[in-house]
Amino acid sequence: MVIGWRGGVGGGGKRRVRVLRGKAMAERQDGFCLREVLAAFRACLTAEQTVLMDPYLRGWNGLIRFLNSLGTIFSFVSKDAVTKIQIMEKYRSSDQRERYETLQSMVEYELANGLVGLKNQGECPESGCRAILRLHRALHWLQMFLEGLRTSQEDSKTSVICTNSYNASLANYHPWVIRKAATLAFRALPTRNAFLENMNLGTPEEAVDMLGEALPYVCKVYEITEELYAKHKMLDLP
Ligand SMILES: CCCCCCCC/C=C\CCCCCCCC(=O)N[C@@H](COP(=O)(O)O)[C@H](O)/C=C/CCCCCCCCCCCCC
Repeated sequence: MVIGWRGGVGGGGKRRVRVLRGKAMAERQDGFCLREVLAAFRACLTAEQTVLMDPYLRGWNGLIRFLNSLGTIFSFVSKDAVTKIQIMEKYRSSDQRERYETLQSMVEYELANGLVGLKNQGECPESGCRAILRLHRALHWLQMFLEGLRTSQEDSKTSVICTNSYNASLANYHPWVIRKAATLAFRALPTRNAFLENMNLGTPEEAVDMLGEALPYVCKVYEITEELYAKHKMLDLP
């Protein structure tokens, strides 16, 4: 799954990028480390090939912390993802928490009780299946983006890697206005090496090695979820 990133996002925004880079670096004092995020996705996987909800949400919360450190330009993205995460956290602290222990138990429970809103979002606006599907699609983008970063040349542009992975995944589900806002925001991303250093995994080379080890777990979580949703014909939930 190697994506191209030799395109080119228009110039400009250099000053903004420098500011963002400084800000992101400074904010790594917060103890963020991508290792913990990747470990959370690894911890999702059980021997029975189910996906545990709590580490899945922990992984997402870690990603949101990272995204927030890139600046307010990404607030509209993180707000939307946080809304979905909070729907799931609410279920995990409710009386029905056991039903939401794994993605599989959630799908079984919500389908059996008509809680999905298969035809109309308005029927079940807080459906767990729907919230997870949105995050699942974003995980596809993340997988491609991190793989793109990992396999790119030192002088590659993060914004281009990000745009290409977005266009090949999430963008297919977004209206024009969101696609436009997202691709404008990507222009503010720091350079590849600054981005890799910001993951707090050591040097860019060490970060690349770590990504190589850990990405298969993210991919596995993605594959199991994709199969589960395909089996129940839920990949296009409104
Ligand atoms: C340290 C690791 C390196 C990578 C760090 C990346 C951190 C990424 C964190 C979050 C990723 C984005 C999550 C986006 C979830 C979007 C869910 C979605 O598709 N929502 C749309 C549909 O929802 P409903 O209306 O059906 O409820 C919603 O319409 C869209 C909202 C706006 C967000 C769309 C922009 C997506 C851009 C994704 C790329 C993020 C760029 C990060 C740059 C590193």
